[in-house]
Amino acid sequence: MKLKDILKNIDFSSDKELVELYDIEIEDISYNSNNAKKNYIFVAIEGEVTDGHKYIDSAYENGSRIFVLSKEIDLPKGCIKILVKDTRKALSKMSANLFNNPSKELKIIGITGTKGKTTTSNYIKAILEAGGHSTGIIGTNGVFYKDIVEDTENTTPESYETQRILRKMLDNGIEYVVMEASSGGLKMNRVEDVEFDLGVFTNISKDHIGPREHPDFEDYLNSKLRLFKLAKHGIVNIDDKYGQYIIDNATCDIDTISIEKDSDFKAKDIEISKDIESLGSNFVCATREDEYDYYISSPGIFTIYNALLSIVAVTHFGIDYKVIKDALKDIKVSGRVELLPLLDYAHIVLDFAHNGVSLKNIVETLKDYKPNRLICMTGSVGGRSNVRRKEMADIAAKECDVCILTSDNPDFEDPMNIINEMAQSFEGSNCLVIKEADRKEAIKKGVNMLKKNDILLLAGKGHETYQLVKGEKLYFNDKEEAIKSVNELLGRK
Ligand SMILES: CC(=O)N[C@H]1[C@@H](OP(=O)(O)OP(=O)(O)OC[C@H]2O[C@@H](n3ccc(=O)[nH]c3=O)[C@H](O)[C@@H]2O)O[C@H](CO)[C@@H](O)[C@@H]1O[C@H](C)C(=O)N[C@@H](C)C(=O)N[C@H](CCC(=O)O)C(=O)O
Ligand SMILES: Nc1ncnc2c1ncn2[C@@H]1O[C@H](COP(=O)(O)OP(=O)(O)OP(=O)(O)O)[C@@H](O)[C@H]1O
Repeated sequence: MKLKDILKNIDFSSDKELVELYDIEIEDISYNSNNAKKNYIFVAIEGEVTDGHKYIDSAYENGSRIFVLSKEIDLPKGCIKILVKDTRKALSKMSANLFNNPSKELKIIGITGTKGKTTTSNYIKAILEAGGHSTGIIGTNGVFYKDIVEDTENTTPESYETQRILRKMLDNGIEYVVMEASSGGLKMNRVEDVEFDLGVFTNISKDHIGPREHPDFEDYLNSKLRLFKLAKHGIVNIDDKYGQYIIDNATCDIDTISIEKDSDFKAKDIEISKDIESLGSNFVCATREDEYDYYISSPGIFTIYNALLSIVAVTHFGIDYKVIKDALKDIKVSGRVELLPLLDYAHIVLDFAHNGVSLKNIVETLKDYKPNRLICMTGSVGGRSNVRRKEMADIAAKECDVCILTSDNPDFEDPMNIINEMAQSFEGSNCLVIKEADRKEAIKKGVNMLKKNDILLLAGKGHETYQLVKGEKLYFNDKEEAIKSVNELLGRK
C-alpha cells in the first residue's frame, strides 16, 4: 500500500516534502522493533513499561526507514520522520487504513463492563449463529471464528492486531463480530477506529485500579464510557449504579435493560431452578409493548442480566424471538458456572470469579441451592492492588463454610504472602480456613473433604489453563485436576 493511503486522515508533520513521501510502497506496520523490517513503518509507542522511542535504533537495524514518532528525535540519515501528537491514535488509524477499514463491512458489537463481557459475548455469538449468521469473537478467551482459534495477549488486542483480525474475519466470510472492549483497550485507543454498530454496558465495580491500569475509578468509568461515543447504538444495564451516567454522557441512542428499575427490556417472573443439576432460570422479558418468556441454562441473577443484554443485542439485528428462545435454553460458556458431573453425592462447580463482585455473585447463587456445606477454593493474583484479595477473602469468610486459600497467578509475589493476607479476613468468622499454596493439592483437599450434598466451588481460573509464576505461564487446568482427584478418590485410573 502507498504511504499516502496509510496516512489518510492523520494529522502529521514531516521533515520531507509530502510529494516525496506519498508514493513510497509500504509492506506493513510494526509497533515493536523486534518485528520491524525493510519497507515497514515503525510506530514508537510511549508505553507503561518503556518508551518505544528508545527502540528506533533497533527498528533501524532491522531495516525500517520510516518512523512515526511523537517526539522530536534525530533519525539516522536517509530516514523519514513522521511526527504526530499521539502515536497510539496514529497506529489505530494507520492500521485501519492498511487493512481497508474492515469494520465498515462487518456488524460489530462491543461489550464493556467489569463482569459479564465474555459470557454475554458467547451468548450473542450462539444466538446469532443459531439465526444463521457467521459470527466471530474477540475476547479474553482468544479469537474464534469458523474453526479458527487464535490466542491474544490482551482481552482487547492492540489496534493493529484488532484491525488485522477483523480483516481476516471479513475475508473468511464472517458477518458479525462480538468484541470485548476492555477499559484498558478503550483507554489505549485499541478500538478507536472500529465502527461499532452496538455498544453494550454490563456493569461496573471497582477493579483494574492500580499501577499500570487506571489511576482512579473515574478514569476506569470514563474509559468504559468511550465505547458509547464510538458506537452507533447502545444497550445499558440501568440497574447498575453508573448506568445512568453512561446514558447521560453517551453520544448514541440507548436501549435500557433491568430487573429492578423501569426499562425498555425488563426481566420479571424470574424462577431460578431449585435443582442444582439443571442449573437454570426461567424469566419473562417485558418490552414496552409485549412479553416474551425464556429459559437460560445457567443460574444466578447475574446470568439474567447477561441474557437480557444478549436478547436486546440480537433483537436489534432482527433475530426472531423463537430463534433466541431456542438458542438461550442450551447455551453454556466454558468455565462460567460450569457444573462438573464427577460425583453422585456432591457437586463440583468451576467458575472464573476472580474479584469480589463475581465471587459474591457465584457464592450467593450456589447458596440458593442450599448445600450441606459450601466449600470454596480461591486465591488472588500477585503484584496487583491488595483491595481485590481482601474483598474476595471477606466474601468467602462471610458466606462459605470452608475456604481453601491457594495460589491464583502469584507471579513474582510469594503465594504464602497472598494467602496469609487473605487469611486475616477469617479471624472471628465461622468459616474454616485451610491454607494450601499448591493449587493441585488444594483441589485434592477440596474433593477429598466432600460429603453428601456439599458444593465445592473452584473459583478463579474457569477456562484458563495456566498458572502465572515468576513471569512464566505454567500449564495448569482446574478441570483436569478435579477429574484426577475424583478418580484417585474413587480408586479409578
Ligand atoms: C499496561 C498495559 O496495558 N500494557 C499494554 C501495552 O504495553 P505497554 O504500553 O506497557 O508497552 P511497553 O512494554 O511499555 O512497550 C512500549 C512500546 O515499546 C515497544 N517495544 C518494546 C520492547 C522492544 O524491545 N521493542 C519495542 O519496540 C513495544 O512494542 C511497545 O509498543 O501495550 C501492549 C500492546 O498492546 C499490551 O500487550 C500491554 O498489555 C499488558 C500485557 C497488560 O497486562 N495489559 C492489561 C492491563 C490490559 O490491557 N488488560 C485489559 C483487560 C483488563 C481491563 O478490563 O481493562 C485487556 O484488554 O487485556
Ligand atoms: N453480569 C455479571 N455480573 C456479575 N458477575 C458476573 C456477571 N457475569 C458473570 N459474572 C461472574 O464473573 C465471572 C467472569 O465472567 P465473564 O468472564 O463473563 O466476565 P468478564 O467481564 O469477561 O471478566 P474478565 O474481565 O475478568 O475477563 C463469571 O465466572 C461469574 O462468576
